[in-house]
Amino acid sequence: MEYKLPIGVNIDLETGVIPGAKKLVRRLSNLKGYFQDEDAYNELLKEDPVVYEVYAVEQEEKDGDLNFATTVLYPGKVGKEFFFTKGHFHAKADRAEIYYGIKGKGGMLLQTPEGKAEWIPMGPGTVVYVPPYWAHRTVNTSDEPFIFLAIYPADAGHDYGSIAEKGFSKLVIEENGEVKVIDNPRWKE
Ligand SMILES: O=P(O)(O)OC[C@H]1O[C@H](O)[C@H](O)[C@@H](O)[C@@H]1O
Ligand SMILES: [Fe+2]
Repeated sequence: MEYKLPIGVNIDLETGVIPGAKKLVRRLSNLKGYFQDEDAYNELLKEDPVVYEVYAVEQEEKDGDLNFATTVLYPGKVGKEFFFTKGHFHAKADRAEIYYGIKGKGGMLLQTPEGKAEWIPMGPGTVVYVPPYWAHRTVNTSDEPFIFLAIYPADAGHDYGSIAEKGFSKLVIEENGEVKVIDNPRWKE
């Protein structure tokens, strides 16, 4: 039997960087169709800001193994809507996940396949358990980078399809200087 070697790395708690990890950058142009306010989207697209970066340490997609990744979700809004990650179901839908807040403030939107949504505020030290079958998206509700760690089964995979098409049934917006979680007017079951 060939054994894999253990890994020990230090996450930079200020920047979210995991040394040696694979880096993924998502700009606004990678999130076409995701935000409600298309005019605001097109306006901001001229700058095409980085919305988030992911530093992932991933294994082969085999059952029993684990991946981990940090995400640096930058502050910003498209219209009233705060910057967020795309959000996904797992390709193997029954795979769960754990998130751990490192720096900054935000939260997680979770949703069942039927569209029942939950909002969990997150800050440094918050642990979120994402149960099997729930889609999940993180949102930065502050004006600083929101940094967190995620640990997930190596065979979970990402299923972006239905969220890319229909979004979440709730939106996280700023109104009168307050963070509000409202019904998505465009949501159809
Ligand atoms: O894949 P997204 O929905 O864009 O979210 C961005 C990333 O967030 C976390 O780091 C998860 O562990 C990753 O699996 C995910 O890829
Ligand atoms: Fe996930």
